[in-house]
Amino acid sequence: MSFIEFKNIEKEYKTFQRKKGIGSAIQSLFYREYEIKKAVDDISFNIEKGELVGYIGPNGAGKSTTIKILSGILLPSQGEVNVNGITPYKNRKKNAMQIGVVFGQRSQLNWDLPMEDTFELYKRMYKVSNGDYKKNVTLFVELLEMQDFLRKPVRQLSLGQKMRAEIAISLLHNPEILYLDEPTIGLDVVAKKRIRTFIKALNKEKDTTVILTTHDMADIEQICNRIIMIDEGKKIYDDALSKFKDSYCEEYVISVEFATNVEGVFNNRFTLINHYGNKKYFLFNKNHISVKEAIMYFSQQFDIIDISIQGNEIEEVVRKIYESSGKKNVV
Ligand SMILES: Nc1ncnc2c1ncn2[C@@H]1O[C@H](COP(=O)(O)OP(=O)(O)OP(=O)(O)O)[C@@H](O)[C@H]1O
Repeated sequence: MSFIEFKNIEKEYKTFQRKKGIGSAIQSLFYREYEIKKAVDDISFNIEKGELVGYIGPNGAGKSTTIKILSGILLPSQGEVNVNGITPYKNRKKNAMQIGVVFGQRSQLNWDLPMEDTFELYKRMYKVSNGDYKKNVTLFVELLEMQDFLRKPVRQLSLGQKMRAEIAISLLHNPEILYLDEPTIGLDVVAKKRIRTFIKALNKEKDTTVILTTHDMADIEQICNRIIMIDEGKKIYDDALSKFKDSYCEEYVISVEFATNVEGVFNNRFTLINHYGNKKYFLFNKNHISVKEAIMYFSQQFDIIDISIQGNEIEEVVRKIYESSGKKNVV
């Protein structure tokens, strides 16, 4: 049995359709028309303890609905869900003790209280032992660099400080699973990096299983080791991030700054795609030529000043997969 099992899950929302006009309003008292929206459509996956999973998809794909089913907030219309031996919607309290949830756009903090007091409040709510409490607060304050704002009311914190506070509080009771919904949204580069580094460190230190939904592909690249992609409620990709990169990120760009203006014929395994002055950009396929070979070729054949290599942006690849998912040739 896997740590998390999500088996043939479907979730339908029934929404009341009200037409315009007073006549329709009166009619709706006796007869109502409903529209059924299938937000999750037969999705299955297993997740093992300690995995770092990126759960991605365009707006409205069904990500939040999945997280809500996993966290016990929503009941699936069909299928079976099991999280560490618990059916979340049947055992909400027990499930709440084993999960931490952070929704980037919704806060679980009291805006008038400083974090110092909020920690105390959550300690009581989750019945955290004195030992765990001290250990965790010390660890999170240090890793998330919270010393400077522990005594300020939450309302006075910056967006990045608030997010660090949200993450710390969601982890106070030592949950085995952390659900993160857009944890870096709206943050600057430094704040994003701090959070990504923390999540990796947490996973290493406590083997916390992380399921992360985000629109920021750098989050996925820097945190996750597996990627599950969904679209219109259906799973369209599920594999290790390294495999994903191997399969889809085959092309590299090598930029070479030559000491002089080099013209003419280059090895035909490199395609010249752009040039500015003495700097030229070539595309090559890593299945045909290794990165080492590419660097050797240019550095040995030419007088060069600088050389660098960039992989295909994962964001670009993801976009291509979604574009082609309509043609069902992705998985
Ligand atoms: N309570 C609800 N009632 C009716 N429809 C809903 C409800 N919640 C979500 N939906 C619909 O279900 C679909 C999936 O929504 P969901 O919020 O799970 O998507 P998402 O992938 O999290 O999107 P986003 O990235 O925009 O947050 C959408 O079409 C949405 O409009």
